[in-house]
Amino acid sequence: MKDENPGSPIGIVLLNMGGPDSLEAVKPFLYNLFADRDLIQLPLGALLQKPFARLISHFRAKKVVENYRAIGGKTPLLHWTQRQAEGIAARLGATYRPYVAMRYWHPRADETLAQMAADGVQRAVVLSMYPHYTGATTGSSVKDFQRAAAAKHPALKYRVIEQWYDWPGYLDALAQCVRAGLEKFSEDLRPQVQILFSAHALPQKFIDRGDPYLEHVLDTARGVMKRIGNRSWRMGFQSRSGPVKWMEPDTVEVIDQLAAEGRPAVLLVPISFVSDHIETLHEIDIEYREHARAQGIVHFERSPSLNEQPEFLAGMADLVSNELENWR
Ligand SMILES: C=CC1=C(C)c2cc3[nH]c(cc4nc(cc5[nH]c(cc1n2)c(C)c5CCC(=O)O)C(CCC(=O)O)=C4C)c(C)c3C=C
Ligand SMILES: [Fe+2]
Ligand SMILES: [Fe+2]
Repeated sequence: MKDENPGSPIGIVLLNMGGPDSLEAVKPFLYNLFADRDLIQLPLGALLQKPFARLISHFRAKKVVENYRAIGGKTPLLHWTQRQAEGIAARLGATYRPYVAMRYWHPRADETLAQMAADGVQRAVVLSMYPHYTGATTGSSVKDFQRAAAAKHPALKYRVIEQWYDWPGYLDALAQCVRAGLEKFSEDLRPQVQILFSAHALPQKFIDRGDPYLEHVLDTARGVMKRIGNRSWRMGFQSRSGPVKWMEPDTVEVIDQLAAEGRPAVLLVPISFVSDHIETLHEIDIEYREHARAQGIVHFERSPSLNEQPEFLAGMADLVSNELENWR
């Protein structure tokens, strides 16, 4: 990148979904999420999206608040995303400043961009923390960032990294998580452990319209398994949340199939999340674990999330360096 302002800090901005930082925040967070037509198009068109979002968030909050209570009253997503931003910026050098912009809860892109302007940041690399591209996540977050940049910091020059599902540093780091997961099983059981990758589901219409999410997710799984070696694996899609046709198979159905096949041990590997949040800590660790045990899978474990794993942060710093090289 041409250094027009030597000495001015360069921003490293991580984009993610965000989540409630208190139980009171659950409902307004859900409202922001359901009001986003890039993520979900509620019936009867754009005009009624917000009234519907208010209604759905009201009812969904009653149930979901208990899930957040069970994991400590808030999501750890912001903590981990901040640690990731700091870890990546620190590996790049003193000129780089870490920032986080969340799509549906604080710090929102507007706040982050106002802060970057106040800090004198003139240039930035913006990194979506979703490795696999869909308009529902990265597409929506990037649009939101662009809108906020135009409003709060129009002079900012930035480049966006939208997908990195096959980045070697990511695959190496994820393979290390799988190895750590396998070590949770006793040595005699380990050869029989069935690996089950679980990605977040999308409504099938996103795939039908051409989003590459499914290809990306499958490429990631293949890249990880190349590193792990000869072992059978399956793929499921978790966290369906509305009455539309979702990607298949549902992770729960795959767990049921594995139980029916008499598999005694399953390692679930969350593949589309790069840190712990409600869907690893509650959905997998509590709901799926209970379900698997009830189906007869006595040994059910989850591989650790990437969080601030040093190999992952080094791999992400390389990804950003690569982008900076291309910019130059
Ligand atoms: C790859 C990651 C994610 C995809 C793809 C995704 C799609 C998607 N999500 C919903 C609805 C909800 N998502 C919720 C929370 C949430 N989702 C992700 C990631 C992906 N979502 C994250 C990181 C979070 C935040 C979790 C936290 O710890 O707070 C929620 C709120 C929680 C709940 O009510 O269960 C909803 C609702 C849809 C409809 C969708 C695809 C279009
Ligand atoms: Fe989601
Ligand atoms: Fe979800």
